[in-house]
Amino acid sequence: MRVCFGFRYSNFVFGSLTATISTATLNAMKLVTSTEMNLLEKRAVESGISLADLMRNAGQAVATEICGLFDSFPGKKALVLIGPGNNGGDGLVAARSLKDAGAIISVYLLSPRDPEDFAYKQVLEADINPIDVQSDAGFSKLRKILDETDLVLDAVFGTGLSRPVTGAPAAALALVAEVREERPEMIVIALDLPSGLNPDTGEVDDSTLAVDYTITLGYAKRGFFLFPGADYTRQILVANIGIPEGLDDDILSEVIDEHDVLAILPIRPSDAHKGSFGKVMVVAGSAEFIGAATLACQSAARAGAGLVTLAARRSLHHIFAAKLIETTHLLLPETMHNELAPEAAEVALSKLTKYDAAAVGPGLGQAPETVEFIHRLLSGISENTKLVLDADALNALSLTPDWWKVFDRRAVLTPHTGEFARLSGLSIGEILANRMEVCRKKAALWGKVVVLKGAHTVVGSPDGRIAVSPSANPGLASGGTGDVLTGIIASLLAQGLDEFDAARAGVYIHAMAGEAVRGNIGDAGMIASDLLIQIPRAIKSIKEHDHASCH
Ligand SMILES: NC(=O)C1=CN([C@@H]2O[C@H](COP(=O)(O)OP(=O)(O)OC[C@H]3O[C@@H](n4cnc5c(N)ncnc54)[C@H](O)[C@@H]3O)[C@@H](O)[C@H]2O)C(O)CC1
Ligand SMILES: [K+]
Repeated sequence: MRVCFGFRYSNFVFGSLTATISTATLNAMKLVTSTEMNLLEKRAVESGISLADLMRNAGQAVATEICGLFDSFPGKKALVLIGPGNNGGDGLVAARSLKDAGAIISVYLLSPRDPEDFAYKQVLEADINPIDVQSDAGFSKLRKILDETDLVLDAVFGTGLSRPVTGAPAAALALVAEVREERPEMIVIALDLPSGLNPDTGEVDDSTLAVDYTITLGYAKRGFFLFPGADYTRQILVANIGIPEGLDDDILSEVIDEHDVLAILPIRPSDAHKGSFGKVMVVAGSAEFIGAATLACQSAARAGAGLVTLAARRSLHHIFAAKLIETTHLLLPETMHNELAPEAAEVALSKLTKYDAAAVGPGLGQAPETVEFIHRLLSGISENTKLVLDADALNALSLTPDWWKVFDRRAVLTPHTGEFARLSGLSIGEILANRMEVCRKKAALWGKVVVLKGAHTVVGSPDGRIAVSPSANPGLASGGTGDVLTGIIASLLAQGLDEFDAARAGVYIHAMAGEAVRGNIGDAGMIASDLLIQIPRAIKSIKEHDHASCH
């Protein structure tokens, strides 16, 4: 069975509008490193499956996925590039299976292989004569095949790459890239991963091909969601290679998918009243940042909260009241200089006991009085009120050394890379070099759910889990989209979700809303308020998800 996970109102699933991830196993949304993949392989072998069986399954599954890409496969011309290791072995099995399915196959050996190897023998038994770049006519034959082939399967290197790609493999991959420019109709498919892509870091070799499809084995690899690798995998298919269920229980990384989100979304009874869906207080806004507060309030309401209250400076009330008609308002006292008065914290705290969740930070500004207000608010807030902190609340926290020891309660933090750098003391470069691992470690150290925003947002939990957004949407890189995310997460917290569930469901819904806008208007010119009406639509779409509609 092939199950598709995706957003219904565009063909987006993972990565971009044209990217899709499909999976043949229901546990395949886990994300692995190469070490974890090797461990799973070892466990599978210990449970009684031989390596040869896994390779056989892998090659056959890849061939099945490839056949499924074409309306009619028999007669198609396929070129399989074979490297020195097990990735090449999988490629040999796939070549044989593709031939059995009616393809006209060329197999190109870029490194010597053992002719006694079972996979090699399978190929010979099917009367396929591998062309050996070392002893045959080198690249002139390859060029000729490339001029005619319908598809190229890259089985040169997989998870075992250990150094830069040079020599014949590099030259062959470069030739494929060159011919593809001339023949865009030629489909390029990566077996397990595009050769040269680092499955752990997303780094790529100069020779790595940006393929049309990546048919990956057993599990998606972390590097598919880290840049630059994320730009090379395109449509990702996860092939079932027969790793028994239950061996991956300790794999703690996942791609957020619709099934998870559906399972955690709050149920909405028909006899509900506004108290049923929770109350959110948004503590936000300043004269400079009016929009941040309004976006957070509106998105909290659009994500289903029963009541949203904006706590903001008294002198801004007339503006907020005009912009937010469904929201109620708590007017906070100001200093003589029109800054938020620190004692406004006590005003907010006295009302907060009636709220299920609070979102603190969007657009508050960083005046010293505001920083003191934030510190007083955060130190007085009850554990019964769930909390999401964004923007200036994070900036205020960062001013206290070892802030997590002082602010030691549960909360969701939603930093972008710059805010994360301030909170952690790491450089932007250190964060970008390994966003998933950095997020996991800091979530554990800080004891918070951390949403590290960016292309493929990462959500880290203090217990070591990480959940990665399937979406990388440049349209969302504009002012105010983060305030919308904060409002959604606060809303889900108020509706009863725990911090990790609210954060990963919020990130997914926000991503869907962004993809819907991108589907309508493209990825330039999207503004944060475009997302608002798409939030309930995204939730509706998740609830209506019907697997049968995918394939
Ligand atoms: N993990 C599983 O459950 C399964 C994985 N399969 C496939 O196995 C590959 C990984 O295989 P491995 O042999 O470890 O690695 P590679 O095929 O990537 O190649 C390693 C091979 O190449 C040499 N090498 C490394 N870097 C270079 C380089 N830059 N230039 C030249 N040579 C290089 C290295 O010394 C080795 O000899 C995985 O991706 C899956 O496709 C399965 O078969 C099924 C189970
Ligand atoms: K490969």
